[in-house]
Amino acid sequence: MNTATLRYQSGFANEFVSEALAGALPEGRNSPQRAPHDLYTELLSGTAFTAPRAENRRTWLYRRQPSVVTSGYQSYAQAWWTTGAAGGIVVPPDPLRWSPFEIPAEALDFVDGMRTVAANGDAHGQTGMAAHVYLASRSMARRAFVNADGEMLLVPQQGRLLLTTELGMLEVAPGEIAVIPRGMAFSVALPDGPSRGYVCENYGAHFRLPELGPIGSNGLANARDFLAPTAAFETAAGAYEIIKKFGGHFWSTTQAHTPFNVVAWHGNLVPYKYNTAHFMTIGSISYDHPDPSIFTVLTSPSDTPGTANCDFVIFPPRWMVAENTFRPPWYHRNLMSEFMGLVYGQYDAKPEGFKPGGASLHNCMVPHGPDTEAFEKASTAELAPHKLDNTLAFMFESRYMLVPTAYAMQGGALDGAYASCWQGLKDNFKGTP
Ligand SMILES: O=C(O)Cc1cc(O)ccc1O
Ligand SMILES: [Fe+2]
Repeated sequence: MNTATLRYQSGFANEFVSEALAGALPEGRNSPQRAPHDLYTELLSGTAFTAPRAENRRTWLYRRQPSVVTSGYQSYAQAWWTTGAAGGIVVPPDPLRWSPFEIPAEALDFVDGMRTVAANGDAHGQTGMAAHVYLASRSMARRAFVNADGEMLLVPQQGRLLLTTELGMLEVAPGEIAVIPRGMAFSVALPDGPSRGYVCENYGAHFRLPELGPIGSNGLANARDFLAPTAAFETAAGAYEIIKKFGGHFWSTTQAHTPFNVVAWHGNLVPYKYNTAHFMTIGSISYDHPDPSIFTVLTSPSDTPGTANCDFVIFPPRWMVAENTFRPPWYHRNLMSEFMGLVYGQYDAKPEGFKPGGASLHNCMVPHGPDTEAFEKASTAELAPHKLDNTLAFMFESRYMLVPTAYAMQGGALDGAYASCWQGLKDNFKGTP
């Protein structure tokens, strides 16, 4: 696999086709008596066989040895990566904010450097999600990770990620995101050294593009800007360690060969990446601040229409032009729980205290909104067209309350004075009773 020549296929959940060796894909059937080049045929199903066609995701793999050729699993220690609401400690009703999470001096890889900040739901029940940060400074070497508990949405904040997956390679830089399907082996290399980023581990229905309703047939994240890899396989001989997350527990095994041995594949269950710079942002061109659902990149629905298991929402650079309007977010309380991170720049509701690499959590019905400084500026500013530039914040928004972990509450990054950012909002009422 040569990173200088990475090639991608464009589209969202297409029936992609890719061969690293011409003629390796069977024609006219998925499972011939003997596959070309004597490869083994294997099906990876990301949805129930019987899921409706529009949601059904599966990929056919043609590989040198099938995934069953591995050995027994031993328990593996990764106590920082917890699962579901049960892995948290307590949900305080306060707004919570974290300073940038520090990358430890000890050289950890992507798996060992994962730290859960907050989670909800339950991997066994295939509901909910977790918000993690990875704090890593070592590439995974002959080591792959498989997550049976959910798909993983990666949001790099510092340093690129070079992802090797069963379907090929992806390079993902800050400003881009990637999604790895549940159950697919992958390995993470860090070409830029110490690296930090956010992860949404989605235990529920896989992410998809939101409906566009009256927006029409184009806009927000356009399908053609999603990139899937092309088939590639490793040729170096030697053992591989496989780390598996399975029902909230971590397991390790070794096998004599690489899991990245897929010579050809076809299907619509794929890892993919997306550059947020391609997002077609819609906003108010008259008055009032619209709901942030206009910034939804991907959504994982729950069983209740319109009430997501998890929405992935970005706040990209954009023009603010609304007239006679308080332009930043309003003060609000929300049924949905809002976990936010900042990739770079400043977020308009919190120009100072919310830093790149940090996070905030405004859980179900927790009041929040612009801090005192943002309020004062925005309520007196001249309302000329203004570009919010060089900024990328994002939100994992879930219908289920997010339970912070011991790492989040006691790990040193919690901003104990967060709520004081609103204490300057005095009673300015001028009326007389
Ligand atoms: O609270 C936040 O900062 C996120 C957010 C942004 C916005 O523009 C409107 C509502 C909302 O929850
Ligand atoms: Fe909010």
